[in-house]
Amino acid sequence: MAVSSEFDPSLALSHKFPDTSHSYTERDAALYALGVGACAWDAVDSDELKYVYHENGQEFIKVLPTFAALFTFNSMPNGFVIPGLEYDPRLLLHGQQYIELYKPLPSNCHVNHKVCLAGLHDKAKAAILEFETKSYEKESGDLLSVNRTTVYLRGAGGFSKSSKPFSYTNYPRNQVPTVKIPENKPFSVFEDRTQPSQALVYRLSGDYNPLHSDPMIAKVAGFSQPILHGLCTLGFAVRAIIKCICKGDQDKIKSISGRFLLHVYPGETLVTEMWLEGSGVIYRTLVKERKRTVLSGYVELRGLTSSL
Ligand SMILES: CCCCCCC[C@@H](O)CC(=O)SCCNC(=O)CCNC(=O)[C@H](O)C(C)(C)COP(=O)(O)OP(=O)(O)OC[C@H]1O[C@@H](n2cnc3c(N)ncnc32)[C@H](O)[C@@H]1OP(=O)(O)O
Repeated sequence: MAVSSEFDPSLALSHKFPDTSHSYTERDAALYALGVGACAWDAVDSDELKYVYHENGQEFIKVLPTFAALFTFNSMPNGFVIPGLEYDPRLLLHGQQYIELYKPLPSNCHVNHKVCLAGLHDKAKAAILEFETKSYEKESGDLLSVNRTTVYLRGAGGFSKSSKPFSYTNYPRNQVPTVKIPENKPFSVFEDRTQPSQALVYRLSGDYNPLHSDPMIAKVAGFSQPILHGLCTLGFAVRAIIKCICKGDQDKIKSISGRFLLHVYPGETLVTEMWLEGSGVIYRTLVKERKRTVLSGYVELRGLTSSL
């Protein structure tokens, strides 16, 4: 049954989200790492064992930087429910993600979050929501990460009479600029196969959207079968960058941006191509079987030159 959308932009943009907090443990970080494909193929001597196991007497496991993207979910325990925005949640797609990392993520942490709806845009055939989540380590008060999450609501546009976007004027737009893919050969290419069960494992990290698990919902949303979470694909891409460019040092990642260009089906092979650019890496991820680009973006690194 179709669900109609109804928007009151002023009401939505003036909504104040309550501050929230949550705790995570090593178990959450390890489950997340498995959800984005760590240790899938060469677990025994993999440099990724540190994400799931305390190896070599190391006291704590290491946490993948993309784990911070989950803080958007953790900061909104009621989901994307906002006064003034009624839409069909089955048609929601993740459009973009931008993550800034201020310090390595602890393996256990109590995190305080501040979240706001930072932007609302009318694209006629769709509405775009932009959320900003700032997350702080409770113990030290230190800022851990800033996430900017773009949600693409198909069929929910046309709520505005003006072409001017409804958004806060102080919101830094274009945090996720569409990257220009260089024409020369990539510096590095990494291929990784997702498992048919990938989305079912990934969802246990907190995104229980049935688009990724329920065949009927997937059909209503226009897909032949449940699709992979966008953030799972992003996790695979950033793991590729950590392996190929950062020599396995996840703490070199300073910021991550990505635009989801096309859906991925669990079980498909992801090929991530990387080009060095400025202080970071331009990347794009393709599905090998369909030869289609599904994600592209830029990852800013700490100390790129010294690592190569
Ligand atoms: C942690 C918090 C998580 C947040 C919630 C996420 C919950 C998850 O469970 C949901 C998911 O993971 S869904 C899976 C991942 N996402 C996808 O698979 C989407 C892939 N992308 C698409 O299908 C198309 O790009 C599509 C459909 C998105 C757009 O394609 P078109 O309709 O053809 O758009 P187009 O005509 O090219 O452009 C229209 C205007 O929209 C802008 N735009 C396009 N793609 C965008 C994208 N990916 N993100 C943001 N904006 C986007 C265009 O710029 C254009 O605007 P303008 O006219 O102003 O240029």
